[in-house]
Order: sequence, then C-alpha cells, then structure tokens
Amino acid sequence: MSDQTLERLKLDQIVKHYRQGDQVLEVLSGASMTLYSGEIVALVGPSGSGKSTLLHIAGLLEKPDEGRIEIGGQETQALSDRDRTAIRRRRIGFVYQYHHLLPEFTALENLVVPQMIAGLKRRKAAEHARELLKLVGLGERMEHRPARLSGGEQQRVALARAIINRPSLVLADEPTGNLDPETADSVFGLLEKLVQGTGVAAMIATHNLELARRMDRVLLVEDGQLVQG
Ligand SMILES: Nc1ncnc2c1ncn2[C@@H]1O[C@H](COP(=O)(O)OP(=O)(O)OP(=O)(O)O)[C@@H](O)[C@H]1O
Repeated sequence: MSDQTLERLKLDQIVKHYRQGDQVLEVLSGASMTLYSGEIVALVGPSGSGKSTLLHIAGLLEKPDEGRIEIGGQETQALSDRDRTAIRRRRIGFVYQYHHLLPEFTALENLVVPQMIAGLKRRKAAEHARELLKLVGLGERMEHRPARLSGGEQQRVALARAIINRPSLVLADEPTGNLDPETADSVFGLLEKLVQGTGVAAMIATHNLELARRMDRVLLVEDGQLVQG
C-alpha cells in the first residue's frame, strides 16, 4: 500500500449529545469520514453545527457517546486515558484560532518545550526548532515572545509547534479566523507547504469558503452528519 492511501483518521458513526438543562442537544448523529495520508480537508458548516466538537472527538480530547475512532489504523475506544494522551502527543498536532502559545516563553522555547516533553534533549530540540522557525519565515524573530509577534507570525509559530513532533495528523480549528484575508492566505499557504510531501493529513475547520475551496476536499457538517461538499 502506498503512503498516499494510508488512513490517518477514521470516524465511524460518531454520536455526541450535550445536556443543556433539561434539554438534550444531539450535535453529532452518526458522523463518518476517513482522512488519508497527504490530504488537506476542509470542515465547514454553520456556527454551532458541530465542527469543534468533531475536531475534539477526532483529537481524542472528548469521547463520543457512540461510534468508533481510529488514529493511524489504531482503534481508540478501549484505550486508557493515559494511552489516549500518548497517541495525542505522538501523532496529532493541534492548531486553534487563538495561538495558545506560552506567553512567557520565546517563539524558540515554545517549540523546544513540546519536544522535550516528547523526550528530546534540549540541544537537539533547539536545533530542530531553529530549523523549523527559519522554514516558517521567523528566523529573525526566534527570541521574541508571542506578544511581540504579529497575529500572522503567532499563527506561524503555532503551526510550527503543531508539526514539530512530526505528527501524522493535524487538526486545526479556525486557524486563520483572527487574521485579515491576505495574512490568512499566507498562513494557509504555509500549512500547505509544511504538510506537502510529508504524508501528514490535515482537517481544518473554517468559515472561509475561499480557503476551503483550495483544499483537497470539503466536508460539510449538516444535521449532525458529514456530507462531502
Ligand atoms: N461542552 C458543551 N456543553 C454543552 N453544549 C456544548 C458544549 N460544546 C458545544 N456545545 C454545543 O454544541 C453545538 C456545537 O458546537 P460546536 O462548537 O462544535 O460548533 P461549531 O460548528 O464549531 O461552531 P462555530 O463555527 O461557531 O465555532 C453548539 O450548539 C454548542 O452550543
């Protein structure tokens, strides 16, 4: 099997309810999808349709009420919380609308920390972080804290952080939602460049339909299900 056909994420008949007072809200009612190596897929749908919920479930941050999740061919339902965390750390990179960088740390340190948590020595981690920061165009800004970076630069660091431990899956929730159209475009271009040829698969929730059209596929959350757009 070629790398391009490897399953990175499989969601099968995912059901998720939330309780709101006496009411039960069914957000996902049998959502299924498969994401293959090398694909960048857009996740679209109206506000409140369940995009973030789906990403949280795919990223093993939340459990569904029903359904199966496979990450890289591995079933996850029966795993302990500890094993779920291990998969999340090793295999999944997250990007959010707000960068979630550590504010007291420089751009460089923000990339060093997750690598050290994954077991790398500081020197090796710093070397790798420098290389990646140069690649994302921040070679001159490595020692800046997030507050001293522009919104676009912060998201470039956040993207670099998401892929620094070489995940096989990147999940992004409105990664360009806070950016002006031109910066959004360049941040998305960077994401494309970073995952191209690496075999990483990415699923990106967005309200930006122009951006969604540039991706390999569009999935629409509609009535709790996923429909090919
Ligand atoms: N922890 C929670 N408890 C109760 N209800 C929740 C919870 N999380 C989400 N919801 C509800 O589930 C629905 C789906 O929310 P979700 O954030 O997944 O939508 P979304 O498509 O990502 O929206 P947006 O585009 O506005 O970010 C919403 O009605 C929301 O209020």
